[in-house]
This record gives sequence, C-alpha cells and structure tokens, in this order.
Amino acid sequence: MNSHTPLLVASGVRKIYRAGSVAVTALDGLDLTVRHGELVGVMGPSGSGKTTLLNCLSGLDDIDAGRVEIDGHDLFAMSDAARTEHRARTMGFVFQSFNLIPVFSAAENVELPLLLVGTRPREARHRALATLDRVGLGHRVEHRPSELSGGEQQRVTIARALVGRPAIVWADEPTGNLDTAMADQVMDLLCDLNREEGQTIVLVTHDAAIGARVPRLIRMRDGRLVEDLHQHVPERARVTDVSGGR
Ligand SMILES: Nc1ncnc2c1ncn2[C@@H]1O[C@H](COP(=O)(O)OP(=O)(O)OP(=O)(O)O)[C@@H](O)[C@H]1O
Repeated sequence: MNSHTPLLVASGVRKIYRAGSVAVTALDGLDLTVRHGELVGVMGPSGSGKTTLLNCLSGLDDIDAGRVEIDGHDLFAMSDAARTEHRARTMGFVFQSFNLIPVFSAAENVELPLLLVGTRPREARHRALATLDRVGLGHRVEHRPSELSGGEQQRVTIARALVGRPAIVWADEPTGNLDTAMADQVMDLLCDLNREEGQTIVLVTHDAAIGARVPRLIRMRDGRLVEDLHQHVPERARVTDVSGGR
C-alpha cells in the first residue's frame, strides 16, 4: 500500500448488542478514515461506543452492517481465520490491563507474539530486545512483570504491541491504571513513536489532558462521530526520561 492510500477506511459501521429482548446500538453508522502515520485520540462520554469502535474496527468483534478496510483488505469479507491472521500481521494492541504473563520475563513476554507466528527464536529474541530498548527498558529485559512498576509494565505491553511492526496500534485507555507521572511517560512514548517513527496509533481515552496531546481528536456520542478535530500539538519539552535513568 502506498502512503497516500488511507490505512483504515470504515464506512457505515453498525454494531448492535443484543441481550435478551434489549438491543443497544453501540455504533450507529460510523464513518472514519485514518491515514498512515496518524495519532488519533477517541473521546466521548461513557457508553458512547469508544471501546466498541476499537473492537469492531480492529476486527476483534463482528459488525452488523458497514465495511472496514485496513491496508486495502476488507476485514469482514475474510474468514475468521484470515481475519485473525491479518490482525496478527498488521495490528498491535495495548489495553488498560497489562495482560502480561507473570512467569515470563519482559523479553519472553515481548517475543511471544513473534514465536506464535513462527519467527525463529534467535530472531524473535533479537527483535524483542531491540524493541524493549526502544521503549526505554533495555535494562529490565530479565525482570518479571511483578518486578516492574506499572509504567514499566505498560511499556512492556507497548513493546509487545510493536514487536511485529504493525501498521496500526490500537490502545484502549493505556494510561488508565497509571498514576499521573507514569501516565505521562507512557504518553510521551506513544507520541514519540508516532512522531519519530510514523507509527499509526488510535487511542481511546477519558482523559482530557491526553486528548490535548494528540494531533487528531475525534469525539463520539451515541455511537456516532460528532467531532473530528485536527489540533496543533507543540513539540514537548522533554521533561521525562523514559529510560528510567539508564
Ligand atoms: N457486550 C455487550 N453487551 C451488551 N451491550 C454492550 C456490550 N458492550 C458494550 N455494550 C453497550 O454498548 C454501548 C457502548 O459501549 P462501549 O463500551 O463501547 O462504550 P465506551 O464509550 O467505551 O464506554 P466507557 O467510556 O464507559 O468505557 C453501551 O451502551 C454499552 O452498555
């Protein structure tokens, strides 16, 4: 795909959750285009459909109507197996809960997705170490999650999301479990990855301070996009050292 082709094109996406006789329209004909290299924040009141947007546009969840194309491929025209494979190849995920394997070291957690798609162990380890270094954790590769701070654990999950060199990273409240200083470090890292390496990121957040840091902010209400704002984000003064004092 050349960089002029949008990375993600979602059109008319509807998602209806049915629980017994109750149906909730979580996405109500949503249209969204994301270009390569964008950092897009998604805000909106509780229940407006932010997590559903992330789950449906990444193909983690099915949709009831509409179309989602990522990297030129129609997500819902492919089989479940093909969609899973496409997701593993093109997407990385960061959630509020870290979901790291407690008995694995940071390096083992990060190399796991590569091993699962058949990358040779030596290559997987090499890339895991390089990616941990990129997120400022080159000095913590043998640590287990319980031996790391919350911010460090979230940086391990970011490394795990990045190690397969995904076209797009989906992040759902990535700073939701962190105190302000650690949340700042994680946001610094995501902004740097976007600005310096052109990593495309879609990030759901409740936090207005985070919303103020993204170059593009979309707002949802009742399953629709109600605002799409391109905002000037000044280069930050580097106040936080993500290397943790290496
Ligand atoms: N699995 C489900 N079954 C039934 N209804 C659901 C399900 N998941 C979400 N919903 C409903 O869909 C709507 C959108 O939910 P969603 O979680 O996407 O909102 P959100 O904006 O992410 O909310 P929050 O900010 O509180 O996390 C809500 O009305 C929610 O109650």
